[in-house]
Amino acid sequence: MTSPKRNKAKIVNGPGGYILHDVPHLIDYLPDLPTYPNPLQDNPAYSVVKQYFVDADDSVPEKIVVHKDGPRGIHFRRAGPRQKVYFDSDEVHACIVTCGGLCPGLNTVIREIVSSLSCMYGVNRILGIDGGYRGFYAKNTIPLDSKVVNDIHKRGGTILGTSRGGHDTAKIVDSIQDRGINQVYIIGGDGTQRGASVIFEEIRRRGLKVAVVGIPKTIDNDIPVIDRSFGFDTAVEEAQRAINAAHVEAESNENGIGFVKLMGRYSGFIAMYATLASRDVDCCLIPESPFYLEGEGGLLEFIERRLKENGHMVIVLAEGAGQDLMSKSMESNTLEDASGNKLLKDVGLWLSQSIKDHFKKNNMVMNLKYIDPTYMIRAVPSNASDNVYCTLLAQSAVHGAMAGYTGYTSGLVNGRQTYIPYYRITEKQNHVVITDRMWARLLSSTNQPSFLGTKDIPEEKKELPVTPLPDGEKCDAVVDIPPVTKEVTK
Ligand SMILES: Nc1ncnc2c1ncn2[C@@H]1O[C@H](COP(=O)(O)OP(=O)(O)O)[C@@H](O)[C@H]1O
Ligand SMILES: O=P(O)(O)OC[C@H]1O[C@](O)(COP(=O)(O)O)[C@@H](O)[C@@H]1O
Ligand SMILES: [Mg+2]
Repeated sequence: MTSPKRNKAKIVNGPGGYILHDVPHLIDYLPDLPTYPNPLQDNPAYSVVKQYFVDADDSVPEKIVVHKDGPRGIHFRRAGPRQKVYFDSDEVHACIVTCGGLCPGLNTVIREIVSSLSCMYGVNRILGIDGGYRGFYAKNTIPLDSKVVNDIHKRGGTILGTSRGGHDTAKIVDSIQDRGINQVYIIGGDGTQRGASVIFEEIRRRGLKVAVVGIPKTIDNDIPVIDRSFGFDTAVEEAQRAINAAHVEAESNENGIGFVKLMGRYSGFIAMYATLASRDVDCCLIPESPFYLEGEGGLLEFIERRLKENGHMVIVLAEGAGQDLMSKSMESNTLEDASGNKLLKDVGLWLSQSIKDHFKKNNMVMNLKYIDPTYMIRAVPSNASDNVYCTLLAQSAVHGAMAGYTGYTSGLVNGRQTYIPYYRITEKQNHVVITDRMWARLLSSTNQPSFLGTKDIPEEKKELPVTPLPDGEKCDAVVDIPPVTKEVTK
């Protein structure tokens, strides 16, 4: 199985340093396809909207903050309905699959793909694939229509089921071909989008008129390029409940520590935003920010100090934080899940035990309450803002497929819906950059030590000018963190 490569990338250069990272189109390899007028032009809701159709030359800049004399930079194709479509409504046979871990909003995305296809484009053949990629080559499929999906956005999880592993490109494309499917909507994280990319390549190799569309899903917000992933907002909101409980417990006990573990395998965004939102957190530990326990400037010294000052404290820990510390004290762990993701050791239990041991050894009173709400957080339905976001993502995905685009992920870039080529989504992960302003804001809100000596800051980062980091800039990691998902072998 190969990783998506940039070698077939469609890159268009324009004046003033303009670059378009374009997405493939069916006519790239099927040049004689017929076109049809977009049925939306006769839809009373849309026909009155001035300029409802997106201009073919519209694009969205990747970086919104630019320097006066800088080049125009990289852009993505703007999402939305096109005047011409490459599928007749009766011809469309779509399928939807959800893969990888759960995330709030999956059902909303499914609902809105079905609604967009049926209500906007008059499509009535839509199949749900049962239980992730391996469902393509299983017998069961789930027929979907507006009625079936009507209420599903009020439920957590995915009505289609999901799984890890089981990606067999040839078998999946055989199944797509055998069933006569010509639009494939694939909802999932970085692994899933890698899988979508190889499915697209195989479909192109076989010369099939099949649009392959990704919708990025990651509760950890670790997919690059996009502003944030759907469900992330809900996860941060839900995490507040655990942090509140931790705070109540901590305040009510002598030298109370409320300790909350949150998701975040390699990226600590949930922990960082939950901490910033709560303001009750005294210390936030994330995978990107190394820390140590013992000695001057260490975590244990900080805990003692904060307890002395306030009598209680709240610690938020992302599950991927401190893995290096644990491996020093436990035998190494090389286990992987079915998708090839490394299985982490439970740092929450280990760290809370280490804190307890430290206080016991020093005969100090301390009451630690450990809360692990991780699966509760991702099981909830999406909140209002994520519901709207999921709706726009799904609509954009459908408009793109109907317009003949393929091999892309639908994503929000600087507040606008775009079509992003797979290689941009899968080539790296989005991480919290600990030398960036957002982490500085967190440090100043918790007043925790950075645990970072100057020796920990990479040389190239030290040399960067201080000013040009724009507020809220997406974190294209400057601190290189080794790739974390492996090629999947069957
Ligand atoms: N490099 C890859 N090539 C093809 N399929 C992959 C690849 N990595 C992961 N997958 C498939 O994508 C699906 C989901 O991947 P996983 O890593 O579990 O979740 P996520 O998509 O959330 O990252 C699984 O079915 C897995 O087999
Ligand atoms: O236990 P599971 O189902 O494998 O999933 C747990 C993992 O999935 C994650 O949520 C990441 O998945 P996504 O970012 O793709 O949503 C991790 O934070 C977590 O460790
Ligand atoms: Mg993943």
